[in-house]
Amino acid sequence: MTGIIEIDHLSKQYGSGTKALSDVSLTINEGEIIALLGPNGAGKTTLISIICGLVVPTGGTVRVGGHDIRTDWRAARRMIGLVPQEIALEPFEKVINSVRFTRGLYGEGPDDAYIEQVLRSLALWDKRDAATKELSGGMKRRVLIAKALAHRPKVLFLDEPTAGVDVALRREMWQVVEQLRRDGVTIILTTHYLEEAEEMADRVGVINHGQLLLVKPTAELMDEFGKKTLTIELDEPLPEIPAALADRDLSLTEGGKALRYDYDTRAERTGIARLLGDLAAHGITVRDVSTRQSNLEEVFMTLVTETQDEVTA
Ligand SMILES: Nc1ncnc2c1ncn2[C@@H]1O[C@H](COP(=O)(O)OP(=O)(O)OP(=O)(O)O)[C@@H](O)[C@H]1O
Repeated sequence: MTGIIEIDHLSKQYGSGTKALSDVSLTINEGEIIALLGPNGAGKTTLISIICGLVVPTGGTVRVGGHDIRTDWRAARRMIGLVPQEIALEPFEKVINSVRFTRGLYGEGPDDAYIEQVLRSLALWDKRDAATKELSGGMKRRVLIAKALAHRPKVLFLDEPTAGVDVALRREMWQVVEQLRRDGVTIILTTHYLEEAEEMADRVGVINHGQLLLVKPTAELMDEFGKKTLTIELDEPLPEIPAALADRDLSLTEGGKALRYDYDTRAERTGIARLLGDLAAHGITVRDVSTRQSNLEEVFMTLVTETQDEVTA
């Protein structure tokens, strides 16, 4: 199956000598949402910038909708919308004019019916005559999306759409992305938040040091790595785990003062209730409990270690 984006053996070495991408190959299917995860400097922005024609690769090819981004760049660019990380809007410009203007930049004729549709779908129609400086942070981000959609692209890049925004705004952005998915737009987003990838993406690609370490359906990645840890602080330290609880995935920590229980958040039964009941039945009294979910950093470290193991095996 051919994808809407086909990245083939892509490499980029900047003039400074930095190797930002090494031999990256990836096919992105029409209508899917793919999240690119990776720490700072991993190469995510470089990858997006190459596909969008802003950075020239040193090796490999990219095709968007079958159009080579270098030899057929005009057609390739037309299929793409980019929502940058930084909010850069002309403060006194009216929302609707700012979107019309971007459409014009792509050489597209006026189409106010389509622009109305975009503004309505992003809940910006009521604000169409407001100056962008009067808008909230969330609305400004939505204006950036409206501008990126102004020329009816089939593919939308969202570069860290929720970096530095509060939880409410993050949820609002997720809803906007969900709406775009329903409209059939293919979305590539970069993020540092595993939760964001889990919420929105069909597939996740992990990048580190310019290499695409893996690409997996999100559900699979979460099954493998989305573990949660329950720490049970005990009233009295335990010398060892009681034999009756030996079959549980338990370990003693903090010199016996706490029990650690790793469980899968997706499992139908986490076993927590049964575990707490069994502890009580064995006369083990609990002082406090706390939970912690593995974050991207830990998932990422697991992946990096595994990949290195595979290379050296
Ligand atoms: N214009 C440039 N000139 C030289 N080196 C660059 C340039 N742009 C990026 N780099 C380097 O390339 C590497 C990859 O950077 P890139 O911005 O693609 O990473 P990123 O994954 O997007 O990071 P972040 O999460 O911080 O946005 C880094 O080492 C960076 O310093």
